[in-house]
Amino acid sequence: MRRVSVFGATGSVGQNTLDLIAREPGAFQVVALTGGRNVAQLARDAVRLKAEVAVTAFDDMLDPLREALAGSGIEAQAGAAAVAEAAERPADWVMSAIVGAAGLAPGLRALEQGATLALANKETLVCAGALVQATAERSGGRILPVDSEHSAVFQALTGENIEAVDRIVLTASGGAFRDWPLEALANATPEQASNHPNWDMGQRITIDSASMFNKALEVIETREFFGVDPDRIEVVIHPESLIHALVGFSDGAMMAHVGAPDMRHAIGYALNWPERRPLPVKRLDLAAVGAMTFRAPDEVRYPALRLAREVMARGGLSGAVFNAAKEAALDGFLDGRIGFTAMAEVVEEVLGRLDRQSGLIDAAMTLDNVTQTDHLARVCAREVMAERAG
Ligand SMILES: NC(=O)C1=CN([C@@H]2O[C@H](COP(=O)(O)OP(=O)(O)OC[C@H]3O[C@@H](n4cnc5c(N)ncnc54)[C@H](OP(=O)(O)O)[C@@H]3O)[C@@H](O)[C@H]2O)C=CC1
Ligand SMILES: CC(=O)[C@@H](O)[C@H](O)COP(=O)(O)O
Ligand SMILES: [Mn+2]
Repeated sequence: MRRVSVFGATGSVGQNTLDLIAREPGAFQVVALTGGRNVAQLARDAVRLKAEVAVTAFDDMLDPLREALAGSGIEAQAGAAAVAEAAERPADWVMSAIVGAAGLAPGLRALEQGATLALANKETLVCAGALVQATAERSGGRILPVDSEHSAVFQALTGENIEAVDRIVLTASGGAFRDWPLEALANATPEQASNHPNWDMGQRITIDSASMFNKALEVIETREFFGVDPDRIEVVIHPESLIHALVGFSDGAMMAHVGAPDMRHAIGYALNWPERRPLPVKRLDLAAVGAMTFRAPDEVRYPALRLAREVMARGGLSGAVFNAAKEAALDGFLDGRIGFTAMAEVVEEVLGRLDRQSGLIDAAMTLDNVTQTDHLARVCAREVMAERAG
């Protein structure tokens, strides 16, 4: 039986992962499941899948988790340190589906123990790509992409030589406001932004999709995962979200991954890799689909894409600043401190301010330095938002 753990088990990717695991009774021994505030769901899944331990990231949720697990014999733990320690429990395959930079430390611990890390948490590579890759190399751990675009690229590259890659094209739906007039964006609400045209995902990534910060993170994730030059990574708007990415080769050929917008494609591929096994996903009827369309992204509408290119050019710890500033700006948008278009303005301001702080961005990429940089970027973002509010 393969030993598996799921970090972020109560979320959108986590629940899709458990769905696939539960369909194969006897194939998996569930080691650790982690969640945040939804301890009722966490406990239900821990009991039905017979997990060894259930961990909530929040100390104040320990008692409710213990109560929900009473009599089950399943260990209950709480706190960020307990989440990271759960990643040290021997497991063959670990799903990284916590949202945000909080996913970095447990992912590193899982790699350190030599596990296969199925990586949905794109923030891990954006904040600390070189550190994560070095950890995997040192420990013999393996990283498999779960983000749909990166799974698509990985699949298109199977059996190919990376030297023959001319370009990688990531598709973007364009998000909730793709067809809105530009001048309406400033007054867009969190509720309107939380409405993805094609994918059913957690609220934060859904809003990032509307602002194109999701694709900006994914461009950096592509660079860190596949090691290609930034100028070989392109983004194209593809409103139907049926092609997830394309790889162009030196002979002009392009390989595309096509499938329904269902994360169980990418999760299942990582779960079954290197084999392919049947998955409970819809088969596309291309005649019914009829047409797939594409258009160039407008960098005025989506400044996040320009910022991602600046971050890749700057290097060092600027990815950690970018992500943390984005997370703080998103918090500000969600609780009404700033408007939708102000998120990119705040992130740009934070990048500029922290770049001028001597040595910060160029410090060695250790977990401590990334964590400290992340903290400073959030503090700076809150200052910028307070200044804007007057
Ligand atoms: N959803 C999708 O289809 C896709 C998601 N991704 C990436 O996967 C990751 C997860 O996304 P998604 O599933 O949508 O997110 P969700 O918001 O649906 O789920 C997030 C998970 O993380 C937990 N969590 C929240 N805060 C913390 C914290 N501080 N420490 C530890 N755990 C925490 C949540 O717990 P609780 O809910 O119990 O509070 C939940 O289990 C993100 O990095 C996202 O970018 C990538 C591609 C597609
Ligand atoms: C499913 C997935 O991988 C998401 O990252 C998705 O791609 C988001 O859609 P956008 O293309 O709108 O960012
Ligand atoms: Mn994606």
